[in-house]
Amino acid sequence: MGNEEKILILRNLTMTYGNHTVLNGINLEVGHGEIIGYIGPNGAGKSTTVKIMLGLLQDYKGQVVLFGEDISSGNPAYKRRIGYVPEQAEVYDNLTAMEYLTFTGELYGLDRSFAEQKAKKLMEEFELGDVLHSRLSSFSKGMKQKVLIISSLLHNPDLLFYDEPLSGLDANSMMIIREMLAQLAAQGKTIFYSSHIMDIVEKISNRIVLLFNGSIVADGSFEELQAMSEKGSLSDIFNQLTGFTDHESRAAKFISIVEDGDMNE
Ligand SMILES: Nc1ncnc2c1ncn2[C@@H]1O[C@H](COP(=O)(O)OP(=O)(O)OP(=O)(O)O)[C@@H](O)[C@H]1O
Repeated sequence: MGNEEKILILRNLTMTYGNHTVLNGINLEVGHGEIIGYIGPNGAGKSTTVKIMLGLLQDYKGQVVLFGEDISSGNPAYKRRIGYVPEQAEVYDNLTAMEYLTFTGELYGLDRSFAEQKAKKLMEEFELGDVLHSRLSSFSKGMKQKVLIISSLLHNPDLLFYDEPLSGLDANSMMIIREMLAQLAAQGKTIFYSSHIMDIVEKISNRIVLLFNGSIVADGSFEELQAMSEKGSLSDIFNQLTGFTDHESRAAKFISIVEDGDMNE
């Protein structure tokens, strides 16, 4: 692999679906140990950016360099250094947790018995040791989410792409994952964390990147973002930078339509 000073570089990344330009010249450089909170309104293009970096979408313009190598070179080796938790997970419900984890472990190039041992230990750490051999169809949302998080880490990747990773997790489990991500970053792993839960992004990220109308409109630490807007929570900053100030009138209008022609009146 080439120069790895920067784990991830996007140069003028542009993506168009039909005549809809979703990403309009994204430039980003991310180094070792950074936790990037990648935020933006619904439909801003966050998942599109991640899918491009995972090699799932090819017809983008611009350059994507991961671990010092342009991903368009056709060498898939970089994928083994990536862990991914998708927003909408297609877990194979008919498989047991162990079958699913050894299957994904082998996809990442792990030896089967090594993957099994690691999966068992990690499941036990999540208090899921008793259901290791149960089908995923019997798992709750949070239990499935834990299996996905384990599957993203089995091969000890250097770069993690997490899309709403904490969805469905209880408060205790969230604290464990938050702490785990902080410790992984301290070891030099890079985490690209996309979520709509602003108070968690605020706490977890050491750098926040806000995508709006196809462009990066803010890029810095939480304190730096506070300095460029009126002080407040990340949620307040998000509203300011995306020009959103009318939530009360929008909610009132929504309710007036709901109540419109109410049969009980
Ligand atoms: N396969 C596709 N074909 C056409 N348009 C698409 C396709 N995938 C995504 N889009 C469009 O691209 C835009 C960005 O979608 P994307 O899923 O990247 O947004 P997002 O920021 O991840 O949104 P959310 O916060 O709602 O998850 C949206 O307008 C979406 O409709």
